Amino acid sequence: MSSRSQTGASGTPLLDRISGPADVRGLAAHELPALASEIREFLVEAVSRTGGHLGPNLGVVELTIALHRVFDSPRDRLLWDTGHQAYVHKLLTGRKDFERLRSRGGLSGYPSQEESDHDVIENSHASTALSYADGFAKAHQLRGLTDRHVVAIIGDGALTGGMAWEALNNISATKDLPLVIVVNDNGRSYAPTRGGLAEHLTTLRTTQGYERFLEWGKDRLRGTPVIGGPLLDTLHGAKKGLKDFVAPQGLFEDLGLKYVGPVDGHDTAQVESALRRARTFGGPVIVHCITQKGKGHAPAEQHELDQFHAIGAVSAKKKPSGPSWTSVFSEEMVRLGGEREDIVGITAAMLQPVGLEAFAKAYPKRVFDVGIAEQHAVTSAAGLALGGVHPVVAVYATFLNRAFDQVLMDVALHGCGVTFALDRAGATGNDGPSHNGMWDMSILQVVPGLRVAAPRDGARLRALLREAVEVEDAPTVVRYPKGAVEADIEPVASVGGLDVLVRARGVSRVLLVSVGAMARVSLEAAALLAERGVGVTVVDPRWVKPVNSALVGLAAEHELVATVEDNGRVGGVGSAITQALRDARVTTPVREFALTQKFFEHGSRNELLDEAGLTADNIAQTVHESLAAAGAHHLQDVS
Ligand SMILES: Cc1ncc(C[n+]2csc(CCOP(=O)(O)OP(=O)(O)O)c2C)c(N)n1
Ligand SMILES: CC(=O)[C@@H](O)[C@H](O)COP(=O)(O)O
Ligand SMILES: [Mg+2]
Repeated sequence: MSSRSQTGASGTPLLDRISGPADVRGLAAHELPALASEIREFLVEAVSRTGGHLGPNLGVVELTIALHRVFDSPRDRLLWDTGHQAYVHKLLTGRKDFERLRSRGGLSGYPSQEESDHDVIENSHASTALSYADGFAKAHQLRGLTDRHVVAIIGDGALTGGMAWEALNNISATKDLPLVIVVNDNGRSYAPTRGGLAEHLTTLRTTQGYERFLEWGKDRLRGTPVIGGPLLDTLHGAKKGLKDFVAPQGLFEDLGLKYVGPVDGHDTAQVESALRRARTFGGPVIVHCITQKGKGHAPAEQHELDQFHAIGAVSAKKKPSGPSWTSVFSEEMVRLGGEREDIVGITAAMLQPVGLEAFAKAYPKRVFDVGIAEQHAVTSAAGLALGGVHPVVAVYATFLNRAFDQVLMDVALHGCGVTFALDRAGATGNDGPSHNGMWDMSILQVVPGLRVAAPRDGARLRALLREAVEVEDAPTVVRYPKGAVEADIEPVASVGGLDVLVRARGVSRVLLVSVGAMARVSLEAAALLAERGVGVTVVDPRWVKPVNSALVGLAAEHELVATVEDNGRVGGVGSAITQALRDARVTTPVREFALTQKFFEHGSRNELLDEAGLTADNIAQTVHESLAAAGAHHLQDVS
């Protein structure tokens, strides 16, 4: 009997009948509540086992059913912003095997063009859907495909991202752009969404009570044309007036966007009716749906922190959860905050995931949650630094990509003392290609003055964070991976600021430069080479940018340099060391071990490291072969 995470069990008779959107449209309206509860039951069982974004998907069950009943995907394009809430969309478009969700060979946790032509946006970086939709709608117009609809579904959190407003600025300027924007407003990212926009959505949301009042009026006055008509008009006028009153200026309507709502996002019929109205407008229109993250699953609904935004796999829960990199950062920040009142924290709507929650509890006035707005976070940090405080900007490594120019021009050009704590750096794995933190040590190489530290364990994370916040005339970066932190690896010596982790027994032929959390793998590789009689000295530079000049001297004394890093190969630390040796006319060959420069299919962190050859066996074998090849070459030279 297949597990419940594959429908077919008797528990999901309606869902079993659905192999695509046409089947969803074929259901009678009275069957839809039962379908919704089957979907919820399926998601709770499946995602609780595999891990994933349970809360966001429980919040869009009725919304997704309605979307697939009103629009004809894939002819009409449904564009999911961030895409973590597309599990229901997958279920309704014929993908029901959630057995290996987010695992290698299983369904991606985000839309995937390879999985289905119902899917478009694969990257899980927020606030992009409206821009895609703008482009799609313009293309349809240019190609005369005016009978095709483009529907963007964007959350209230993603709406706090600057790109969304760049898109709205353009969309609202094109009155005949055939585009439906569904705002999935559950009032939160992880935590409640902050900022003026969120307040505005709240005022719009409060008219929902009046929406119900209007509905009440309609129901009770139906069939009494005289009273019904003028009274309904009065009610409608009251509601309209009220919306103008409670939602002064009607932000969306002021932008020239038609607005439908707010509607109850858990009432399929109401959402369908709103979408059908919106579909006829022929121009850009907002459908504002009020939903609840975690809807229908009490533990999620009641989960104070994030309503089960992202939950771990049940298997992960069984393992004793030792300290994580994030928890080490969190504790050290609280200590630092007590020692220095100039230190402040900045998060982009991820206070708890990046480990600033404890700091916020201790120093509530010294943490700023800017919403999903990394570009603003970075330049605001520059302002804070210029204003005399020391900001620590805590983001996932992959999301800093979005704020590269702000790091370069707003922070580094002005020599601002801003520290960036990059969590989830390196291969994350299960969260898909756009969540790997594999670009930071490449793109940051080109930022003049910026310094990068890569701690190998908790002790080094604490020490390097302290060193970083001492720097007041340049940006500093401390980057570390997801998950459990390595046990401390103490150096056996220090040479010119380099930690020597192991010295070669006898002649040291290879200098192995270990970067950050790759220390364990590097030491294992050195041990394997020692068994083959090859002497290896392993050093950890701690600060990997700028390249430590002591490395150049050491390299000159070795036959081969190997660099091992959890970052993309192009432009990483290995490249920088290779360039430094060339600049110093040191001819020792360098073998760079790093993540292949590609978009990795989702899988576990270890699967990605293995796929990239970042394993002790492969490093040892490749180094041994390189030595042999160099030796043979050397022999050729002298013969
Ligand atoms: C650029 C970027 N920053 C941060 C994140 C992390 N993140 C993923 S989902 C999410 C919250 C999204 O909130 P919302 O758009 O309201 O969707 P909901 O989860 O509420 O359905 C965040 C901050 C991201 N995916 N992209
Ligand atoms: C969708 C998104 O970007 C976040 O929810 C992310 O998936 C969280 O990643 P972690 O689970 O590693 O915190
Ligand atoms: Mg939300």
